[in-house]
Amino acid sequence: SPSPATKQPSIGEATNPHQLPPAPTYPRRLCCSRAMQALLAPPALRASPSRSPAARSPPPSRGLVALAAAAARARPLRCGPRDTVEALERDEMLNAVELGQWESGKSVNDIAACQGIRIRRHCRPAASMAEVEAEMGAPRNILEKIIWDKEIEVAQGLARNPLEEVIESAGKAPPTRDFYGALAAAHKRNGVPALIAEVKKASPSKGVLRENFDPVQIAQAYEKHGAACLSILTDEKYFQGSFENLQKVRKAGVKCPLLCKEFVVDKWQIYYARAMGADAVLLIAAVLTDLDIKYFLRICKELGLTALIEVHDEREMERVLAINGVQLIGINNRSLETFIVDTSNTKTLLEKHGDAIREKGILVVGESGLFNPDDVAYVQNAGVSAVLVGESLVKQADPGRAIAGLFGKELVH
Ligand SMILES: O=P(O)(O)OC[C@@H](O)[C@@H](O)c1c[nH]c2ccccc12
Repeated sequence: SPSPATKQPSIGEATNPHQLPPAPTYPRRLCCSRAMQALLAPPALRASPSRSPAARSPPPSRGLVALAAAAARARPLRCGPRDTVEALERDEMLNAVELGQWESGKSVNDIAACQGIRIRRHCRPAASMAEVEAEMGAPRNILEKIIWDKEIEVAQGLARNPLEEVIESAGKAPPTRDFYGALAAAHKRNGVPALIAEVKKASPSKGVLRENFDPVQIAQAYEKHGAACLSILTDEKYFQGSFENLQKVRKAGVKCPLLCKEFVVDKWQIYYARAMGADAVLLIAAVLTDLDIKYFLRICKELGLTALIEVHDEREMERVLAINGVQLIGINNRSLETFIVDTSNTKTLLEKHGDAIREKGILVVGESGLFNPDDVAYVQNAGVSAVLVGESLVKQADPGRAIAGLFGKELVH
């Protein structure tokens, strides 16, 4: 069979990625489709809540409007968990929902704001940052800045590697490895949270963490010393990572499943990650609307990728728990908006939502700011089954041996 095998039975049957919808049907890439382009008013207009209908961009055709209205009636915008996947089976429904939201006068940023998302999108991938800032003002925080750059970067990536080609190479990539299964098994085997060890050269909060940085050597050392999975940062501008690093680690024969640690704002990045050898991708709830998360989850499922959905606060946790098909939630102890690290964040969120999470069979990853066995024990007691650690490992002379120091014992495969 030409369809790529998947080792993730819990995600369901894999389908052939070639059957995926063609590019223009994607709702977020409003910028890509003609009909959607028409919906995109300049941000200045979209940002204004009290604009007159005439101030909006030209309306879509009557047929589309009727479709949108019908769809909006048929399915409320806030889909319940049960009907979400079903709704996502039909792409035209996604477009219709988005159109329905437009019909009620909402822009992409309005929709995000309704969900408590503070990060704005500029939706002007062809613009320069100076032009973006002239219209939207300066980014409000580092995460918003990263996302604004990412929107432009993705457009450049799309121009270099068109979506159809990337989908094709994702379809030809060797089968995914079971990221979720590897974490669950390692947790059981070692009696401590499974380790996702991060290949991280630098960060915007800490600067360069390691001067002599050899991603393959570090990845191999992590694997040798019992890491269950690896996380490879691919953002270049702020983390000095790259998709090339991901590909190199995969090609070097590392067996651990690999997480592509990227700021995903567009489905192109997900296909690209798979084409470069990823087994899992990160989706950040502080950046993505519910609809984005659902749609990206569906793409992940079709590619056999595991999605690690990252939350930082109560609201994000609630949003993510209302979405069907979530397997892995990461609780980030670091705010990507302020850089403040607080490990009690994991405890607080799990005290409130631990039962619901366990009921759904979701596995929780404690992320960031973990340095010693006490930190690991603290998040383990809070209820995590895995931890994601970068700085405290990469900063040490031998990042592989540092693992035993972090857990207070050797980990085994
Ligand atoms: O280096 P630390 O504090 O161990 O953190 C690792 C990881 O959690 C962190 O890099 C991270 C968590 N979520 C992210 C999202 C984007 C970039 C980076 C991250």
